[in-house]
Amino acid sequence: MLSVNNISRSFSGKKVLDGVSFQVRPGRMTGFLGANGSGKTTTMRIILGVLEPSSGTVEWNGAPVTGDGRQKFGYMPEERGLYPKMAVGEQVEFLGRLHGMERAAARRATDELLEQLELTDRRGDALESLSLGNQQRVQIAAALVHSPDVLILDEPFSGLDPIAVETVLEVLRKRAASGVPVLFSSHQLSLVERLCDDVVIIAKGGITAQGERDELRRRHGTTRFEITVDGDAGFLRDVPGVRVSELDGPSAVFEVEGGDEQPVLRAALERGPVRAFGPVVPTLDEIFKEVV
Ligand SMILES: Nc1ncnc2c1ncn2[C@@H]1O[C@H](COP(=O)(O)OP(=O)(O)OP(=O)(O)O)[C@@H](O)[C@H]1O
Repeated sequence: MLSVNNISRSFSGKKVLDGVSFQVRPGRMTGFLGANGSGKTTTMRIILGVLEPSSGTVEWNGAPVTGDGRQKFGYMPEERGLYPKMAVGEQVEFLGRLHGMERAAARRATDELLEQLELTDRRGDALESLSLGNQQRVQIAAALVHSPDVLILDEPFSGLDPIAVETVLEVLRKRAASGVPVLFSSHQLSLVERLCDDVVIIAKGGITAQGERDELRRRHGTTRFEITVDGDAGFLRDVPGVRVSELDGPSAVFEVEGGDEQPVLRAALERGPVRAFGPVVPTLDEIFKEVV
C-alpha cells in the first residue's frame, strides 16, 4: 500500500498542501479529484520525489520511499516529457532501459504495450507525427514499460476520445488487477465515477473526502429518497413529515422529517403498488460540489 502521511508544502511562504493524508491500495484504481490549483500535481510530484514536502512522509508498504524504491514507480507527468523527434518504439524501449531493464526485456515490454494500446503500426514513427491522443497513449506506455509496482498518472485520460479511454482503461485495469495501486488525477468527474474503485477529493490543499466510491456515495446520500408508484406520486405531499423536492408523474424525490422513510413506504403501499423505493445515491459530481 502507498501511504501519503500528513504532507504539507509551501511555495514562497504560501501553503498549497496542508496535512494531506490518504492511501492508495493495491489492486485498486484510485481517482484523485480536485479543482484547478487544488494541489493534485504538487501531491503527485511529492509522491514521486520530484519535489520535497515541507513536512510529512510517503511510505510504500510501511517503509519510507527511497530513491531506489522510486525506480519501481511509474509516473505520467502533467507536462508530457517525451522526445518529439524520436521514434515511438525506440523511445519507450529507451525509457525501459533507463529504469534498468535488459535490452531484450525492454523490447518485449514495449512490443506488448504498443500492441495493447493499438500503436504497433506507429512503432517507427516520430512521436511528433502522431495525433495528440496517440501521443498520450505513448505516454501511458512510457509510464508502464518497466512494470512498475505503483502507478501515478496525472490526467491520463484528458484529450482522449471515448474509444481511446476504453483502450487505456483496459490496460490500466489489467495492471491494477495484478496488484498494482493506481492513482490517477482527473477533472472529468463522470469518467472517474465509472473508472475508479476509490476516490480522494482535495480542495485548497486539504483532503475533504476519501474512501470507496460506492460507500462515499451512500454516505453522502441518505437524507433523500426516491419512489415510483403506479399513477401519480403527488399524494406524498399530504403525508405528514414528508417534503417533496421533485415530482414527475409517478416518480418523486422527497425528504422525511426524522429520517425514517418506512412509514412513507407503508402509506404508499396502502394506495397501490410501489415499483421502486430507495435512498437517492448522489453522483460524484454532486459530492464534489458539496465537499470542495
Ligand atoms: N513551483 C511552484 N511555485 C509556486 N507555486 C506553485 C508551484 N507549483 C505549484 N504551485 C501552486 O500550488 C497550487 C497547487 O498547484 P497544483 O499544480 O498542485 O494544482 P493542481 O490541483 O494539479 O491543478 P490543475 O488541475 O490546474 O493541474 C497552485 O496555487 C499553484 O499555483
